[in-house]
Amino acid sequence: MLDLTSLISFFVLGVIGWATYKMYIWPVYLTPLRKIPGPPFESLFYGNYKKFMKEEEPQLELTKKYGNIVKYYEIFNQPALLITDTTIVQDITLSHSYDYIKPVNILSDSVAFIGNGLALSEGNVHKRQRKMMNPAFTYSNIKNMVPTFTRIASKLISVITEDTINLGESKIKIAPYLSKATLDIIGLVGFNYEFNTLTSPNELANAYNAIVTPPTILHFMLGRLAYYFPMVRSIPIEINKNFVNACAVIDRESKNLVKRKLKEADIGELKGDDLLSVLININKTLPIEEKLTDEELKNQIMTFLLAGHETTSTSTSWAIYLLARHPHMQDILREEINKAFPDKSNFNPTFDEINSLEYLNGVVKETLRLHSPVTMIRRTNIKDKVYGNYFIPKYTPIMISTMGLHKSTEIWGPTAAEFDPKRWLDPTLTKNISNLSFLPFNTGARGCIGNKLALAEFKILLSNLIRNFVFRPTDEGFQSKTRTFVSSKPDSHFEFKISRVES
Ligand code: HEM
Repeated sequence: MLDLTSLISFFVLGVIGWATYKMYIWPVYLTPLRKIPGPPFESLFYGNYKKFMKEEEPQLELTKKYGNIVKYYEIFNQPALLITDTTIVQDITLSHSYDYIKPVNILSDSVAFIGNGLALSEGNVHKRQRKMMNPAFTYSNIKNMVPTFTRIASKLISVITEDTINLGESKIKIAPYLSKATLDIIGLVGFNYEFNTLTSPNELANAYNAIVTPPTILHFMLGRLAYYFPMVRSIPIEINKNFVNACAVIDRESKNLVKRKLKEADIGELKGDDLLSVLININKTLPIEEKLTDEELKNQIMTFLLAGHETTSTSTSWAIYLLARHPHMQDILREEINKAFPDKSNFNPTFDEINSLEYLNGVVKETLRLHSPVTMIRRTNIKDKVYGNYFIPKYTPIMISTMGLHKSTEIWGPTAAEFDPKRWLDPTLTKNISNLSFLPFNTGARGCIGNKLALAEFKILLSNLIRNFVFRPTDEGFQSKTRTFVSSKPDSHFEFKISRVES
């Protein structure tokens, strides 16, 4: 009979053997992906992940060095693919999008608070949710939201004026203001909820912010471990306490919102045209097997918040940054806006009016090209695949590099790295561009359902800011560091010189 010490020794040896095989022998010597070019792993625990988290534009660097299909190593040294080959992008996004799923082990923290909402559901559940939610995002619904965008944009202008111009301040950190404005907007158009964060603190907004603060490696490791071992979240450390508290607040508040709306619907008083009200009204008309459950409705609230808030504020911050660095282009944009809306005090564009501004459209697209808030699209193939000469076994982590595609000189020419809104007005330059090479919103069945909403909101916030203020760099050489991990954000402490447009 084996004694306890021998049993423990066998167990420990077994675990070490298993870990050596999974984290070293298989990824380096056995995986079929070993034939694909790419960087060597840097650590058995975090593979090449540190590179993605710490360096600027690592995707672009890897793509330039190794080509359109790159093998790199994920956390725990798992081999993975970085893709900028448009034929493969087509397979993932358009031709066989349901052969791929989102890697929930990687997105584990999001799963904890948005659950099985539209962004994270898969297969038939996703198809059902998407089909019933599409009508909430039609042009006619988005058009109705434009006055809300304009109202919050005007409030933003007043708050900035009070905090800076009226106090004689000549500098502003714009990102926190935009983050509040877009949270207020998504609260109103998403579920008719007044966050009012531009003017006061709010518990749900604080909880949301606690969860989305820029993650560190420790946040990621904990998130990953918690997916496999949920008890990890019970370890009494600050990160866990904040996360658990924030999830509880979000869960409680989202449930209350749905309950209130369902009650209004029951007594026939649900008349709002916010997304949640529209969904509840559509839901009422559906056969039982197609209906969203109350839990699914609740999950959509957090999905809208998570997917639709920071993305839009980040884009607008980047646009201000780019325009501050290119004063001449800022002036051209202001001229276009002034011409269309000569009366600054009556800035009330309609959806069609704002979309008719060509230079604004170029600025918005160019910002999304150079600084896409979603820098990568993550998937796992649930079927074996063959990409060119390479066999890709199922369950390989795959990352479409939005940044790699958006800055490729093969697609965008020698000026790929430059900010040039006019390129969008030049058919000789745009003829090479397709929805597979420009995909800030992804495309196909899993493309952004809120893209029309986001573009209208982005344009109204930006044009209102440019109509009212001039932004310039605080010093001429100023350049923001671009962190392109998961989402790309300008440094939040980033300052601009600000002055008022007088007429
Ligand atoms: C500039 C702003 C935005 C950008 C750049 C953006 C980008 C994206 C991208 C790239 C995806 C696909 C992610 C993937 O395939 O893994 C996505 C999905 C999604 N977005 Fe957006 N988004 C923006 C704004 C919004 C807004 C305002 C909303 C809603 C109110 C929204 C709701 C969603 C939802 C629900 C999904 C999941 C769709 C599905 O899987 O069927 N987004 N977004």
